[in-house]
Amino acid sequence: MKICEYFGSIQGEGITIGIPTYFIRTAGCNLRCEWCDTAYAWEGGMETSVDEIMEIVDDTENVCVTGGEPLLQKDMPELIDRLLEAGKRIVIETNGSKDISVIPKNDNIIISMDVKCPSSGMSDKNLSSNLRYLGKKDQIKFVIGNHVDLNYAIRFIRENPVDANIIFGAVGGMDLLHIAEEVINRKLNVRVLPQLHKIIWGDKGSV
Ligand SMILES: C[S@@+](CC[C@H](N)C(=O)[O-])C[C@H]1O[C@@H](n2cnc3c(N)ncnc32)[C@H](O)[C@@H]1O
Ligand SMILES: Nc1nc2[nH]cc(C(=O)O)c2c(=O)[nH]1
Ligand code: SF4
Ligand SMILES: [Mg+2]
Repeated sequence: MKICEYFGSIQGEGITIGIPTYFIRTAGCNLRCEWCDTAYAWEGGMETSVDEIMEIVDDTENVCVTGGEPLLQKDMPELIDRLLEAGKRIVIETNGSKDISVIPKNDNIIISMDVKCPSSGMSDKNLSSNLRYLGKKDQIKFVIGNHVDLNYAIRFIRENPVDANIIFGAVGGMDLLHIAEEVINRKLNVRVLPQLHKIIWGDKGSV
């Protein structure tokens, strides 16, 4: 498996925000979101075996497997199994364009799937068949860059009722005012969240 980086941090996104978490960032992505803050993970990476990864992962209970796009890695199911065996609670970040049915149903796995809004330039890659595999422990993240994205996200959740948690965030992770006001005014069952790691450390990699 191609690994970009490992690091310990605070979970900056989604329903586990604020929890000390160990990150495994895979390398390689099949999308090119206009606003991606992790372009350094799009290519390259170090070929690493699952055994080697398990040696490197520290004893933090919470692990976030991300990328790049982790579901591109053919031995991802094996890594997930090994992390579960090691008693880890896992968040898997995936871009929604790859079939998530390969991820085992397990109370210790949160599937964190993006639905890409138009400003990403990748909204035609959203795999609608994925929605059926998301349960109430999972989350769908919409990264919103403008009014078009906000209307897209609101229409999407109205047309596709799901049990999963819905997160609205901003491109850049910080400027939530307009999103928050729309969510309040429209009484949406949505969580409005920043990228906490950018508030703590600024917009840089490996945190
Ligand atoms: C770097 S991606 C890696 C996982 C997967 N490729 C995906 O897109 O979900 C992890 C998360 O960071 C978010 N993200 C990337 N760039 C961002 C930005 N500039 N502002 C806000 N969120 C961003 C993505 O939307 C995704 O939820
Ligand atoms: N602290 C921190 N939390 C995160 N949650 C999801 C991330 C990602 O890049 O997938 C991320 C990240 O890059 N850093
Ligand atoms: S899918 Fe994720 S890693 Fe890939 S370009 Fe988009 S935000 Fe970046
Ligand atoms: Mg990140």
